[in-house]
Amino acid sequence: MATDSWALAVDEQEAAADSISTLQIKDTLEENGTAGSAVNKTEQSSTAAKSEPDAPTKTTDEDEKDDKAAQSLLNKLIRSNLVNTTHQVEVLQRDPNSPLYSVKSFEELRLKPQLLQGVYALGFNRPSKIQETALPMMLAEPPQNLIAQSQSGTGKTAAFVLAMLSHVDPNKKYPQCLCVSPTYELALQTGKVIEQMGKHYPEVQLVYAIRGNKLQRGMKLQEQIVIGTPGTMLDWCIKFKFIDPKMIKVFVLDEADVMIATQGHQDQSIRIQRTLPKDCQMLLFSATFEESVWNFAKRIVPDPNIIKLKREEETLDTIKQYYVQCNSKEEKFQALCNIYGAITIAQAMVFCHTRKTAGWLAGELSREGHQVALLSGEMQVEQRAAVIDRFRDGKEKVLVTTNVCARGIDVEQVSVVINFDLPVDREGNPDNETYLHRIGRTGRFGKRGLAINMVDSKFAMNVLTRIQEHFNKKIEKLDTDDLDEIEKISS
Ligand SMILES: Nc1ncnc2c1ncn2[C@@H]1O[C@H](COP(=O)(O)OP(=O)(O)OP(=O)(O)O)[C@@H](O)[C@H]1O
Repeated sequence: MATDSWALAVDEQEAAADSISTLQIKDTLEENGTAGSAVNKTEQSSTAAKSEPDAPTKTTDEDEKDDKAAQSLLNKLIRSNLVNTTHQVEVLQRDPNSPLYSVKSFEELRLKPQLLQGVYALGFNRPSKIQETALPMMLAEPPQNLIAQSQSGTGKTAAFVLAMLSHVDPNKKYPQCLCVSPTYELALQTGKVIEQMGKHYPEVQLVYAIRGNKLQRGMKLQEQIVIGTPGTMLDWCIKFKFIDPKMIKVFVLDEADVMIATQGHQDQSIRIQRTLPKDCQMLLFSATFEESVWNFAKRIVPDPNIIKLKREEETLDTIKQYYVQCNSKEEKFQALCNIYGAITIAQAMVFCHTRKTAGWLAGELSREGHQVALLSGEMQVEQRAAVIDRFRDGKEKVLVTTNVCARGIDVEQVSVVINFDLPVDREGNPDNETYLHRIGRTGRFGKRGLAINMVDSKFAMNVLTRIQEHFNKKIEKLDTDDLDEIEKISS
C-alpha cells in the first residue's frame, strides 16, 4: 500500500474547513495556559463569590454532530486494542436458506498472502466477534451487501478495510473501492488502517478525497481505493469526473450514525450511491442503530444482510452510590476535600456540567495540592487524547471533566467517580444514560467502585430522586463533615 505524495499534499487551511468545528473553537483554556496539560496551581485565580448552580445549557444539533464526530475520533486516538465484549451477534441474512458461514481464524478466509501478512503485522491473532461473521459475508462471491452495527472498538474498520483490499484488482489502475467518512479526521484515521493493513501490498494505492486535495481538471485517478468525505467524493465522481463510478466494486459508508447528523452529508452519500453500478457491493457501518440511522441505511444498502452486536447490559451492582447535600459549589468543593482527607483514592474522575465549573474546580483542587488534569470540549481532540493518556499513566490522580469523556474511557485505576453536577439533558431532565456511563467508569472488571453525587439545590435533589427511581437503586446520603462516616464507605 502506498499513498502518492501529491495525494497527501493537503492545503491545511482548506482541509480544516472540512473538519469538525469542535476543533476550531478557540481554546480559551489555552489562553490561561492550562489546556491539554495538568493544571498549574499558580496560574489559577480563586473565585471567592458564591455562585448559583449551573443551569442546563442548550446545545444545537450542529454541536451534537460535532460532539459525536469528536467523540468518535477521540475513541480512535486513545484506543490501543480491541474492546473486549461478551456480546451476542444477531444476524439477519438476505437469503435465509444459505448456510451462515463464520470463521474462527483469518487463515480460513483464504486471504491473499500479502494481506494475511498485513493482518499479522497489526498483531491480530484471530477475528473479533463482528469480524467472524462479517468477513465471510463481505468476502463472499457474489458480493453481498451488509449493514453492520456494533459499538466503537469492536473491529468494524479493520473488517471493511480487509474487504476493500481483498476485492481490488491491483493490476487495474483506476478506483475500484470508495469509502465515505463523516469528517476529514475520521477519513484520515481509516486511511491509516488501510495503509497499515496493505503494507505488504504496495501495488494497491490509496488517495484521499478531502477538501484541499486539489487535482488537475481532466485527470483520471489511478489509485484503486478512494477514501474521503461525502462532498468532495461526490464532486470527484460527478463534477470533476476524476472517478468513474461505474467501475466501483465496493462502496463503504462508515460511521453512519455520525453521518446522519448532517442532512447535507446524507444527501451527498445517497447521490454518490445512485451513480454506482447495481452489482456494486454496499457496506454500511454504525456504532448505534436508532430509527434515523436505520432509515438512512436502508436507502444506501439495498437488499442487505444485517449484523448487530447486542449491547452488553451495564450494571450498577458493583458500584456503591452516595449523595452529599450542599448549598453551593464552594460547599461541594469543601465536601470533596473532606472526602479526599478521609479516604485514599487511587484515581478519581469528577464530572461537571459546564466547562466553566470544570475549569474553576480544577484550579481549586490544584491549589489544594492535588495533581489535577482538566479535560473539556473546547480542547482539540489530540489534546484530549494526550490528557487521557497522561491520566491513564497515573501522572495525574484527578481528572476533572465535562461530558466529553464520559464514554469509552477505560482507566483501570479509577476507584471513585464524583458527579460534581448531576447529568441532565437539554430540558433539565435526568440523563440516566449519561449517569450510567459516567459512574460505569468505576467498578469495572469486577472491582468495586464508588460513586458520589453532589446535590446543591432542590432541582438537583429532584434529579437525584428520579435517577434513583429509574435504576431502582438506593443512593445513600453521606455526611461529609463526619470523617468516620466517610471512612466507612471505602471499606
Ligand atoms: N481481530 C483483531 N484482533 C486484534 N485487534 C484487532 C482486531 N481487529 C481490530 N483490532 C484492533 O482493535 C481496535 C479497534 O478496531 P477498529 O478500529 O477496527 O474498531 P471499530 O469498531 O471500527 O471502532 P470505531 O467505530 O471506533 O472505528 C484497533 O486498535 C484495531 O487495530
